[in-house]
Amino acid sequence: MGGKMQQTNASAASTALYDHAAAGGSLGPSADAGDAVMARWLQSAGLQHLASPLASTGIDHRLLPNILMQGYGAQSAEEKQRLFKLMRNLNFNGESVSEPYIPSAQTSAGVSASDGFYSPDFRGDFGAGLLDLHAMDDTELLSEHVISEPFDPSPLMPGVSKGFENDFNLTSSRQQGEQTDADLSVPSPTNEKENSTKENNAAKIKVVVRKRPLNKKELARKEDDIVTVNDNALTVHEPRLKVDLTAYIEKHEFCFDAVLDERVTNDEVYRVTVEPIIPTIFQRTKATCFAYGQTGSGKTFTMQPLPLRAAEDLVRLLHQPVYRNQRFKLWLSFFEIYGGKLFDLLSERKKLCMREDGRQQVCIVGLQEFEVSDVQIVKEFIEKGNAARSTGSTGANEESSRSHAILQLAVKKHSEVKDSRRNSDVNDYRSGKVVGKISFIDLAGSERGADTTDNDRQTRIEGAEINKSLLALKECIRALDNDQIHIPFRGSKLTEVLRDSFVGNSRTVMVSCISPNAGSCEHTLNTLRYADRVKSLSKSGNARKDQAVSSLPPTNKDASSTSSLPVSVDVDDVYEQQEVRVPDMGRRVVEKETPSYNPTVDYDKQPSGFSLNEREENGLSSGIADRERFESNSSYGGLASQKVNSSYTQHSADTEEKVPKVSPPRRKISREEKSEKFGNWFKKDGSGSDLPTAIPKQQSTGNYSASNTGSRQYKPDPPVGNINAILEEEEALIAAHRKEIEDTMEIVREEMKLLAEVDQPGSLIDNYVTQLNFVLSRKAAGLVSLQARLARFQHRLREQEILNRKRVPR
Ligand SMILES: Nc1ncnc2c1ncn2[C@@H]1O[C@H](COP(=O)(O)OP(=O)(O)OP(=O)(O)O)[C@@H](O)[C@H]1O
Repeated sequence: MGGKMQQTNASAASTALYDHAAAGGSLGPSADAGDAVMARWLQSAGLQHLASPLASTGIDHRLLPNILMQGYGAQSAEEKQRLFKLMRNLNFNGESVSEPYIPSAQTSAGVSASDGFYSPDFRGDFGAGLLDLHAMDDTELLSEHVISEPFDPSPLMPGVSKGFENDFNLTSSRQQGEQTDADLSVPSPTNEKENSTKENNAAKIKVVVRKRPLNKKELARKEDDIVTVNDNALTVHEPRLKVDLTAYIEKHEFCFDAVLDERVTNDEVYRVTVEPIIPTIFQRTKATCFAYGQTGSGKTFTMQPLPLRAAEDLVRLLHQPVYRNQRFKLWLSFFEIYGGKLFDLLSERKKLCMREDGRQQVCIVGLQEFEVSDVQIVKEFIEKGNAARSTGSTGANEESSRSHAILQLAVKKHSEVKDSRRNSDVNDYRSGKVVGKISFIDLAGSERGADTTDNDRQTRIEGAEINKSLLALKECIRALDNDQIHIPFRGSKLTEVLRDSFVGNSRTVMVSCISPNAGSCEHTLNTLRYADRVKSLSKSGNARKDQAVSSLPPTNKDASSTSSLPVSVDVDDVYEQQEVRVPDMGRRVVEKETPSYNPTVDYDKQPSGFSLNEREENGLSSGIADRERFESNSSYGGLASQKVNSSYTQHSADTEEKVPKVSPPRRKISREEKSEKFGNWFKKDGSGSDLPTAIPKQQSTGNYSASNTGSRQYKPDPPVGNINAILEEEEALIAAHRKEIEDTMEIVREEMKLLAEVDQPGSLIDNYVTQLNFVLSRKAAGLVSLQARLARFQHRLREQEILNRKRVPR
């Protein structure tokens, strides 16, 4: 294991405190051990920032239960009433405890650096444990030399990176055999296809579909394979019944950037999806690759090998002198989002906090990042993280992921630490500046939102959270591809975490995984509609950028063709050029694909879940409908046609200015829909997972059927946002609890001070009594307020339980 591992983490907090205690606290060895115990307790409660002040007060840890008033508080109704009166007299605002924690100046400034915990060194260490997203100082990232250095294409050429094939290709031996057969029997990809794949690689959003083979159970049940793949297109043959019960097959055709059938290996998946964006990571790109699909469709199977492959290529590039000389290093972190909460998969599932810094950069406090210089160690981390994931059993998958797992590989540039700066910059050195990164997301099953009323509350909340995040993710992709200034990343924890993947120089690859069996038809169609929507957004974005490219001076194109840039160009200029060169490649693809255009395409009969008529009938403005019409149009008949492209070019030229004006109402609609759609978590059937992207308002009041896309019936909507409200209240309750403990600590400090004063000769007992009375009242009021909040929350849970029972007669 030649890998070098370096750790930057929040556990340094405890270490610092233990060190401090070991260095000789005032209470001697037993108190030191107590401090360590307290530090651990506080850390586990997300209150580590309180550790040092507590240590500095010299409070004996054995007193902690008393200090925290365990078993204390208003027990009887009479006591409670008295406390309420007291609160009123004190003019307390019970809501104030719900404020999220913001370290007060008092807590941080009042402690000297010598306390260890708050020393600059330690703080920096802690900071280094953050997902270092705020280190994007453009001018510092890459020297002109680096930018002008052409990438050595060889390490990423297919066939070169075979080294780890045997190690991590999860394909079973059975599949390996199939693959060999496939290699012989399946016609090798045409040049055209290869070209189109390569050139399309630069698209900002790329949508790939992967179909898995029928599994043993499905074969045993003699289920039909209803999905046929033909190059970049696929057809779903949906078994349907007419009203007179005659069986018939309805065909749904889709076309994507790439469609990978059941014979395609994980290796090939990597080549099509991630490999092309690896070099861009060194050019400030934040890439995201995620798998989407129903449970058991192969998301984990698809996603697991990708980071390892990517790490292999990244490490290879990092070893090139140009990057090695600049101290470019690779860092890995792995965490999951489960039930709206973050857990570090490489640190015993330690709960993580997400914070925004002053520059609105998202930081994951306490997330461990490991420097990795060897692929073997990456493999070990991945295995460790996967073993720590939240999984459970579903009907479709015995090892089903119940969370979103996010593995991030970040390339950082580490500055040289000169002796004079060593002290202050040592942590800067450790964390480095993020040059670019790639996030691999294995999403929880997309239909989990439909695992609803038969399940317990926890599972429903899980489902709601998953649905919410998938919708939010789609919203972000939509905004991203429209180049909107506002990206709605606050829609969920998932998108908040991925915030930096949605701004600036980003690339997104979506792998939609589908099951081929007839029993999964509904889910498969849902997945494909979601993917289709994302893809159509991608097309519009690229087409618009083609405009910009066509007006570029030829020198840019020259630069593109050689992949090298003039050394004299300044950094920002370079990136400007890179931004536009990418669509230029896309444009060439468009032209190549001309023959595949089918001019007879009837918009209304397109196999999309969102036919034009539906949209118009359902109240979208004509401007929006026009735009959607274009998007739908460009989504079919190949990647895009010349005709479509040129018509859009014209249309776009005419209406370029109008697009932003059209966008806001469209976004507004989607926001309204979003809250309606969140209600789907109640639904028992597959429709709950449908995640339609443009469900018109009327749908909530009546049945909706998309004749050409499989029938989908909409039930009356449940009360909107119930679950979201509960999740929010839960967060608020936990925040209030933390705040209450902080207040208690503060009060305890005051009490200790009072005790110290009263013991002094000549102290005034009257003062002591008055102040103690005041302090105790505050303590009691804090508890009552928290209890009241807790009672409200319990009430909400009960209410929701009753509501569910009423809604679903068992
Ligand atoms: N392309 C494939 N070839 C062979 N087997 C596959 C393929 N895709 C998936 N499988 C198998 O199908 C099963 C389910 O796959 P996987 O666990 O990846 O599904 P998932 O989409 O991640 O499910 P969940 O959302 O429940 O976590 C696994 O046993 C996996 O090995």
